[in-house]
Amino acid sequence: MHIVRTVQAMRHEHEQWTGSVGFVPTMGYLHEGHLSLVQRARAENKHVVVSIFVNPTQFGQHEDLSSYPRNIEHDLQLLTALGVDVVFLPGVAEMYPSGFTTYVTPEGALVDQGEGALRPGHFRGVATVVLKLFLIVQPNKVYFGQKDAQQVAVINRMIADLNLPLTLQVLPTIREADGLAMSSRNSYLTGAERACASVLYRALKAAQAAFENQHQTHAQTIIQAARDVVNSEPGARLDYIEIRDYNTFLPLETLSPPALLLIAVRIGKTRLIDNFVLHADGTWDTGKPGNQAF
Ligand SMILES: Nc1ncnc2c1ncn2[C@@H]1O[C@H](COP(=O)(O)OP(=O)(O)OP(=O)(O)O)[C@@H](O)[C@H]1O
Ligand SMILES: CC(C)(CO)[C@@H](O)C(=O)[O-]
Ligand code: BAL
Repeated sequence: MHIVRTVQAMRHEHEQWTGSVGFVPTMGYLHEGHLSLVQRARAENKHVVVSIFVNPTQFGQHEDLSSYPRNIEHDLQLLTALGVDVVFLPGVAEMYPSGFTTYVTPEGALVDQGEGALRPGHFRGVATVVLKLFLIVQPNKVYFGQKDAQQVAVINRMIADLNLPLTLQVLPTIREADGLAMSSRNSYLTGAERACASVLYRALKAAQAAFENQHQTHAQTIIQAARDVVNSEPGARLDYIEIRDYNTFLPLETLSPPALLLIAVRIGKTRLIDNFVLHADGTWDTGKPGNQAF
């Protein structure tokens, strides 16, 4: 496995290759969610690149850029074991050299709501770094997790809008034994907070049950079922629970597929997000268990 730190060296790797290139962008501190993306990329491509870069431009001024968890040595061990060809590990100055001026700014309903509303500028930072990474790595297929549903929608749109010559694969959310979506930020949780953190999954389950078992379609009634679960956890503070159209991201008054149930909750100082997908054919994507079944 080659560890590459410059754009020029990454381009040089690419020049040696024939056959498809699969690419998994990450911010490191890898867990089974990331590894599921890498495994799929490995199965589907001749060459696999994983990037590890904690991108400063997607963090707000008062967010957790400086405390974001990092463990490069462990990440590299995991990626070696999975047969990754290249880890792209740039420094901040390599990605944003002095004088950097040009950003990709998604606009409209896709970014005005949800994470975009609560984290102003976040998707500008994500779109900018992701486009740069795509241009540096030149992949044929890119792999993202459904856990970050709005990110997936923004990148899907950017690929279409800018005619990027690559295919996006979105893979299910990998979950802990109690349903908590795996996330690097779970490492911030204290023992008591971790016990409470399954509340996101439990709330989504309650919303799904209101739709499936009680045949509720009124979005606010379904949302209330989820809200009740969050309100019953004294340690959890709700940022939002929303029901949105899967493609446009516009809020739905009546739940009908294809749709997303989206949730964001604060537990202590940690902010966690999660979602379920209701596909056009009426099936749900509620994620998958990691090594421990739940
Ligand atoms: N539980 C998960 N299942 C599947 N994919 C995931 C999961 N968690 C993250 N990913 C995906 O891995 C890629 C890299 O994400 P990132 O490095 O930000 O990890 P993260 O665990 O989501 O971190 P954070 O705590 O910042 O949300 C993204 O495409 C993301 O959607
Ligand atoms: C896509 C990404 C690597 C861009 O920094 C990040 O937002 C993430 O890890 O989901
Ligand atoms: N996984 C999304 C990256 C972020 O929260 O900044």
